[in-house]
Amino acid sequence: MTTITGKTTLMQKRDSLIDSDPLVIPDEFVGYPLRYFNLPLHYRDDLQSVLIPYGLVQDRIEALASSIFLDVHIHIPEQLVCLCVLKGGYRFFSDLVSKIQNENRLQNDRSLPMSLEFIRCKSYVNDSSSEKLEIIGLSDLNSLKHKNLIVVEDMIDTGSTMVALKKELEKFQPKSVKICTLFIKRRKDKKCLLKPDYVGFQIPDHFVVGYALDYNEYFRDLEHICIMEKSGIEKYKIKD
Ligand SMILES: O=P(O)(O)OC[C@H]1O[C@H](OP(=O)(O)OP(=O)(O)O)[C@H](O)[C@@H]1O
Ligand code: HPA
Repeated sequence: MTTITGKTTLMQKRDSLIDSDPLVIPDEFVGYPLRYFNLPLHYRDDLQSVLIPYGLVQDRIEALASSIFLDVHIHIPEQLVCLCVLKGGYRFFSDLVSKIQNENRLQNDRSLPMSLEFIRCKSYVNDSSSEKLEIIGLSDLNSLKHKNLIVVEDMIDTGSTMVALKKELEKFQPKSVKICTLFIKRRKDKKCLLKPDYVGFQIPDHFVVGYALDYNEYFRDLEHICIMEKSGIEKYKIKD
């Protein structure tokens, strides 16, 4: 990439160095011991380790924001609709949008106008997907017609939420749909059902919590991405 004068600017050089492939956390990595972190007392006994510290999550989101900014600015000159998938996606969405806003402030020669939409998807009970996916807020999305859409999700695990949501969103006839997820899980039992466009981290097959990811509505108020202790899974289990 060069300027009119033929020189590569530092900004352009930085853009070309960012890897848009996920940061892969290997299966052998079992996380950092809890004693190195300042964790809320109310969850300490329920967690096994810190898989991804908050700071690393933030740095990776910054890189994702740059990739999105660069791609979308080149391929899609008009407004981008960013759709937040609640509840788990709320922190990622908020941080990602504010980092794209930073790009808008920092770059002199380009910018990316955005509008923000919200939807709620719920299917998990305990640590498994129930067959019943609830989608709330679809009726407010008529404005998607002919728009470029980016769906912002915290986690793609089996992939069934995103496959079902994408099918519903396509009924609104958007011009394009891209999927951005902070985490994709490398499941041992089956392959993921879809390939997202932007991924922060590819993680091993553990149920993780923190940074708005929950276990039966607990642990959203935890900063780091943590692996749960078996006793924690038992303690907050919904029994029928
Ligand atoms: O790929 P899948 O196996 O479908 O799992 C991913 C979905 O599970 C979580 O949602 P959840 O149902 O827990 O609702 P929440 O976002 O309110 O926590 C997560 O936020 C994704 O939407
Ligand atoms: O590992 C997970 N953690 C929290 N929520 C989830 N929803 C699917 N997988 C997960």
